[in-house]
Amino acid sequence: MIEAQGLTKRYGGKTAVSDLTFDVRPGIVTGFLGPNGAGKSTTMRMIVGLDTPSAGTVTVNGKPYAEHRAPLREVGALLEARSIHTGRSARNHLLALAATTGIPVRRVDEVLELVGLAEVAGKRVRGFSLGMGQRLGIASALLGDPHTLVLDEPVNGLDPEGILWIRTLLRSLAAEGRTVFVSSHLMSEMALTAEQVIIIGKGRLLADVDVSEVITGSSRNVVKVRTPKAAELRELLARPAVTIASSAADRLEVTGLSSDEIGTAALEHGIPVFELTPVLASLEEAFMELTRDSVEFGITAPAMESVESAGGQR
Ligand SMILES: Nc1ncnc2c1ncn2[C@@H]1O[C@H](COP(=O)(O)OP(=O)(O)OP(=O)(O)O)[C@@H](O)[C@H]1O
Repeated sequence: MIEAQGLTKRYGGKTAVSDLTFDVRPGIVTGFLGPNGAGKSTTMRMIVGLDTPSAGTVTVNGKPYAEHRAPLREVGALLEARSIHTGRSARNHLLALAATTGIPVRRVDEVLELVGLAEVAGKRVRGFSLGMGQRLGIASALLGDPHTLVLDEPVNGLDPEGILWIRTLLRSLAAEGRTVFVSSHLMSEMALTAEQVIIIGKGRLLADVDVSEVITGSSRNVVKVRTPKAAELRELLARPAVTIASSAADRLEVTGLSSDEIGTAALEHGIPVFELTPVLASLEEAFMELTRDSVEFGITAPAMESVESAGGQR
């Protein structure tokens, strides 16, 4: 469990992180979203004691990181791993790290296998691609078999296969009961990986929500229906909270009713249905709606768009 209370970081006159309060729970993947410069890395550095808060606190399993007796075994972190430039081999890099923390050699080989670097373990890290470097960074984070993982943009530089691999890895680590906190500037990626997302913008908390609840609760969810009696079904389903559009004579797009409700109503009136497809809103659509309607979060759709438009390459 990671607990931030009023966490604030100022650099001179600039406030990079402003009064953040959130919990990151064990057993699930929690995404940390925000555009470039939102304060994600600064927050993560404070979690692992690399930066000191100007105000507020952040603890891992009840204590500040530095107060843990064996921090590497408590928290594994990947922060700007791209900066590993060394003449050492991947295995030697991990062996050196393991030696300083009393981690057995066997664990080094285990993590090399786990991240898919076993075959290149003897190669110099200097020649590694960005993706291989990321894998090595993740291996370092996992070395102490920590209960808590803090990973800053781990999919950066990975190809589609690597992205799928990390998504599966993070979910399985969380399923083992670990706390997994992972930052990204890509909302679409977090929709597939995280169960909870904490969104920040300009250092401030914008939202802290359950991904599936946000999506299933969205009124942008549509059920696509194909029926030869579209006009009849349309009349049957019409009511104030239901919106029905039609893109062809035999098609309806229904908002405000579930596929179960539509299917049952059609059956009761002997209307044949050839297709009934619920189409869930994307996470960004659901968030746009959530934030537009919510004064509490205090942001508007353009602010959320900037979260997504900051996507693509860094
Ligand atoms: N050491 C520092 N000195 C001064 N300003 C800093 C320092 N570190 C970060 N900042 C500023 O704090 C703000 C937040 O930066 P941070 O790197 O935490 O954002 P981020 O959300 O992680 O973005 P990115 O995805 O680009 O890394 C930025 O405006 C950045 O310029």
